[in-house]
Amino acid sequence: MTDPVIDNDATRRIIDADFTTALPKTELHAHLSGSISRETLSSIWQTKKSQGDDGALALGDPAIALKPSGSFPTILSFFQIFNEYIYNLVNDRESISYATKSIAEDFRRDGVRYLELRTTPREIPTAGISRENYVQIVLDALGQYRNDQVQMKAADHIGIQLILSIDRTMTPSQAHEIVDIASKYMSRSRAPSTTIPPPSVIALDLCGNPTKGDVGTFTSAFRRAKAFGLKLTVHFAEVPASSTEEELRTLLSWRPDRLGHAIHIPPDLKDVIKKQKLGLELCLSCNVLAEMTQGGFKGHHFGEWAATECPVALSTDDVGVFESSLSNEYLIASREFGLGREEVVQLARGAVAAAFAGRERMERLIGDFERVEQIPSSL
Ligand SMILES: CNc1ncnc2c1ncn2[C@@H]1O[C@H](COP(=O)(O)O)[C@@H](O)[C@H]1O
Repeated sequence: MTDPVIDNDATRRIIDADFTTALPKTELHAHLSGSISRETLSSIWQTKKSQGDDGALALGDPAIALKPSGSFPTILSFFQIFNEYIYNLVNDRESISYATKSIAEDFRRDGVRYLELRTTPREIPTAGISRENYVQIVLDALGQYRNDQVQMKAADHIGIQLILSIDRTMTPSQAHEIVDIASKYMSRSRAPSTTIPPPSVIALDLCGNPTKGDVGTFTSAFRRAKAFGLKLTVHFAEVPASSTEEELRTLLSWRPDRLGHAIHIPPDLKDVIKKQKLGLELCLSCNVLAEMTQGGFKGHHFGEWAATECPVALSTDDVGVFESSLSNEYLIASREFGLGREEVVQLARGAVAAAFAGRERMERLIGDFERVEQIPSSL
């Protein structure tokens, strides 16, 4: 856990984990399978083991099979975690549903009040699950979680919407299939809701191993998604190999609403992004621990973008892998970039501005900020 920071204003108010946890937060870049905690993976493994599941037994206990705390994958070894372990363990209705609800609860407990969770619709023939079934299972789990919250009338509830990811290794026809599913499960209601809005698909994402695939093959799928009214976010300039002028111009030609990571951007394209005031999903711990950026936290490009008019949403990316919660990311930002309390609150407000839900849907969260801003130094 990151050390507390003393705000350098006259009141020297402490910015600690209590404060950043209490801060109503918006998480906009979290991959479902990467957000499953080790405890949840262990519990799924134990259940499968007790049912005599040979596949789970062969995988081994996640507490041992996945690297112990404190040791992190680099961007090059990272994708194996999913292909070789998590996708082989979380591979049926029960485990997908349980993992989804556990993630929702983990974010809620960390003080996240609005979450745009993203996931790649997976076909799992061994469990008779099609890509569309996968999306139904996740939406059903989120819907049940939401209904439980409504019933409990929890004050610190979380609203969750879903983003569907297209993986860079997919074929164009698989990408179009995901666009069809996204369009089928998107909400067409613009009405503001006084309770927690039911989950629906809100946007499309492009993700996956950035050293693979040709983004140009997805242009027609992303254009069609935009025409359906889906919002777009793309993983952008994650590694030098995926940061060619050609690739980045292709991605920008889709008119994305937000960019994820946004690391290796040439100066002329930075100007385009600033002019369009695109929302940026920036992941401090993921980028530093996976060695995607240089110069530690202080060298992270967050410092550069926070000074622009682009709304910045600090995000966790894969909290199950990097083990830094969103409240800890705010604490790191405060410590490494010298942010006082007001600036930390402003940062959290900026993330609201980048959300796809729209201002009316985010009203409640904005009200929460007003309450936090009125708290002088009691926390
Ligand atoms: C460095 N950060 C990243 N860059 C690119 N893609 C990433 C990622 N972190 C996760 N994913 C993508 O999300 C999938 C896991 O969640 P879902 O199965 O979709 O829920 C990974 O397989 C990868 O394709």
